[in-house]
Parts: sequence; structure tokens; C-alpha cells
Amino acid sequence: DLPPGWVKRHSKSKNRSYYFNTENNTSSWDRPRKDTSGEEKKSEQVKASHILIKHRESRRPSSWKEENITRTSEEALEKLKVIQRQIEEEGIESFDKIAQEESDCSSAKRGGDLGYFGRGKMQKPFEDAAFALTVNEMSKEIVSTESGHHIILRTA
Ligand SMILES: N=C(N)NCCC[C@H](NC(=O)[C@@H]1CCC/C1=C\[C@H](COP(=O)(O)O)NC(=O)[C@@H](N)Cc1ccccc1)C(N)=O
Repeated sequence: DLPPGWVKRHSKSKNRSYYFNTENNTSSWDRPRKDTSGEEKKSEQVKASHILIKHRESRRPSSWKEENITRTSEEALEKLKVIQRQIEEEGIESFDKIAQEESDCSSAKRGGDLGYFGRGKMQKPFEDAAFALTVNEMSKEIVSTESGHHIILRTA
């Protein structure tokens, strides 16, 4: 199939087909390639780890660490800022160990590793933040979702 606006036509004088773009009235002997850059980007996957600190308004205020999580959203944010500073001081290699101790997500056991995921899997704020990171970059901003507050490390 052709990219939008393009149609296939036949040139009588040359007795061969050509392609005509009805939007800008250009023509081409060669078949136009569908612009797949958008598609490629969308189907792209990232690998990331995260540290999640939940609070009383989290969609599921419970975790392997705490049966019933009662801290406020603000307290959770403060706690995560301290953790973020600790990682910035100790270096990115400390992320795994700190995630194991502190994260309220079941991925804590794996150093916060969520594995590979494409778009459409994670809650939007989390997805947007993860896809905006370069590999081995940790999110500077704290990301908030219905689950709680996260810091994200993109690992691939
Ligand atoms: N294996 C998946 N792909 N699971 C579906 C992802 C669901 C997705 N989750 C999120 O967006 C947030 C951000 C990252 C983690 C997460 C939330 C929660 C914790 O929050 P809670 O749900 O108690 O509110 N952890 C998870 O989901 C874990 N299974 C992630 C995981 C754990 C171990 C190994 C791999 C993945 C969503 N659309 O809700």
C-alpha cells in the first residue's frame, strides 16, 4: 500500500506506470516508501528498572514490604528524593541494591528490573518518562502514577 495521498498512474507516452501525489501534485517513477520512522519508533522497546514508593492514595497501598501502606503522597515523595540523592552520591551501580531494599514493587527482588516493554504497556507518565531516557540514564524528575512515585533507570 502507498503512503497517504499517493496514487499509481499509467504514462501512455512511456507506456509504464508512475506514482502521483495528489496532495502536492508531484510525480515519481519509483514507488514511494511508506514513512515507517513513526512505526519503527512506536514498535521500539526499552528495558528499565524502577524504584516505586507507594503511599495511602496508591491504587494498591500494599507491597511485599508493608501490608498496609499509610504514608502520605508527600512523605513518599520526600522518601524517594532522599533515595534519589543517595543513588546520585553512590553512583548508578547502587540502583539495583537500593531497589531491592526500598522499592514497593514486586520487581524489587530483581533490583527493580521490569524487563523490556513497548509503548502501551505501562501507565502513560511512566512510559513517557522511560522512553525519554537514554540508555543508562536515570530519571531526574520523580514520576508519579496511580501506583505511587517512581524513579526510573533505563538499562537498554
Ligand atoms: N509485567 C508487566 N508488564 N506487568 C504489567 C504492567 C502493568 C503496568 N504497571 C505500571 O505501569 C507501573 C509502572 C511500572 C510498574 C508498575 C506498577 C506495578 C506496581 O504497582 P501496583 O500495580 O501495585 O500499583 N508493578 C507491576 O506492574 C509489576 N507487575 C511490574 C513487574 C514486576 C516484576 C517483573 C516484571 C514487571 C500498568 N499498566 O499498570
